Amino acid sequence: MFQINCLNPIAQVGLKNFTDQYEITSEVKNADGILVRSASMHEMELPESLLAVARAGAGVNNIPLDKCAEHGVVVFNTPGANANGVKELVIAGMLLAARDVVSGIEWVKASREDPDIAKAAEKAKKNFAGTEIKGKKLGVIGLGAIGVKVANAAVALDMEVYGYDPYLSVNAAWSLSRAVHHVTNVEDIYAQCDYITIHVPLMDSTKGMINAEAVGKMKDGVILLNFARDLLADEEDVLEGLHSGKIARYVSDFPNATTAGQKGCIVIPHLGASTEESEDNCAVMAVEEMMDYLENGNIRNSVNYPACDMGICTKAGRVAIFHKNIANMITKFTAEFGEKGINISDMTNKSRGEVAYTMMDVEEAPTEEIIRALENIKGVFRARIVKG
Ligand SMILES: NC(=O)C1=CN([C@@H]2O[C@H](COP(=O)(O)OP(=O)(O)OC[C@H]3O[C@@H](n4cnc5c(N)ncnc54)[C@H](O)[C@@H]3O)[C@@H](O)[C@H]2O)C=CC1
Ligand SMILES: O=C(O)CCC(=O)C(=O)O
Repeated sequence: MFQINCLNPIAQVGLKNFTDQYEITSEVKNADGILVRSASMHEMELPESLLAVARAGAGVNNIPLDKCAEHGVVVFNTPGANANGVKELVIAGMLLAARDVVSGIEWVKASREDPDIAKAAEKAKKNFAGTEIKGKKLGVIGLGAIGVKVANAAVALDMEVYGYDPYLSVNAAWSLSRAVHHVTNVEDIYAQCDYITIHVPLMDSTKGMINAEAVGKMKDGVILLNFARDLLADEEDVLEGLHSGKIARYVSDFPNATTAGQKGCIVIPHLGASTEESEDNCAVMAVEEMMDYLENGNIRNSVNYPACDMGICTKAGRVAIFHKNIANMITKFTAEFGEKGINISDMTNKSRGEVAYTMMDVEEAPTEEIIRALENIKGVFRARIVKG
């Protein structure tokens, strides 16, 4: 029986796919798998029992990826599963920033006792007027699952769209409208665009990328949208930009003490992926990934281990080994089985940066003794009996 702990509420449509081999537990202590959305795991003590973490979502900055890798804990995310939800809110964000819809709604609320509200509205509305997005230039930084959808939707709304992504995947390139202008220097986006939206993951290399220098290069009156992570922007610099008039509006999906309630900031309580559809898609994908890994050792959509698929094991046993990506490891693994006269019938070895993953199907059920021997090999983080 596998124990699964949910650190955040996960949609039932996903959880109900767990078979009777699984139990949802309220305790993290003996969990084999953790399902998580935005809860931070950085300060968490990982239980010895933990084999996998599945993030029902895209961003994994709330999970200690390297620490997990060193413990042989596979971390998954659900690429693209919530991208449409975010895309729709980004478009809404642009529209909210283009006209002063938020202040207009607040005015109506404040005037609700006025019996002549309809007449008063006709006078007041000039204060909330704005511009249309048609014909405006939108810069999309990061053309992954979300960025591509935002760019294509903006093209459909007659915006002139510029896209920047130095690591653009082939899939993304295929999905992107041909009307999107391909930009190879982000500064061209800063210099030309009326709206700039950022869709990159939060990493050391992207943290604070929207800073005073970047803002200084933007057009006067630019509208900045951040539905990726607040730390991608130095928000004190963004506030400076708002005060000086360089930035007309900052639309963010991440409330914090710096931006909440500030003039010019439209801050949404992290609702990008909070749709029934996105939550369902993420939960279904996260549960599938978790089950295939726990039952078969297969790795799909991991963010800290390589992809690996050996299907369902039809032999007596299957062993998975997490190790450093260094020379001679396979020789040492096969020697352990050879010494015990166990035949290896199938084997895969995949690497990703400094770590590697080896799976072996064997013709005798593997014992705890062999697992201990494998774990004693220098460079091995963990060995696991998947079947046996
Ligand atoms: N507001 C919300 O509820 C949500 C927010 N997010 C955030 O949005 C981010 C992006 O999500 P997805 O599009 O699904 O991820 P993705 O992984 O499909 O796309 C990210 C793209 O950013 C590109 N990239 C990386 N570094 C870059 C750089 N320095 N400059 C330009 N491009 C760069 C990558 O090549 C990739 O194409 C997530 O990492 C997460 O932080 C994601 C889902 C929901
Ligand atoms: O689970 C959520 O609501 C957060 C979604 C998100 O930020 C992500 O997928 O990166």
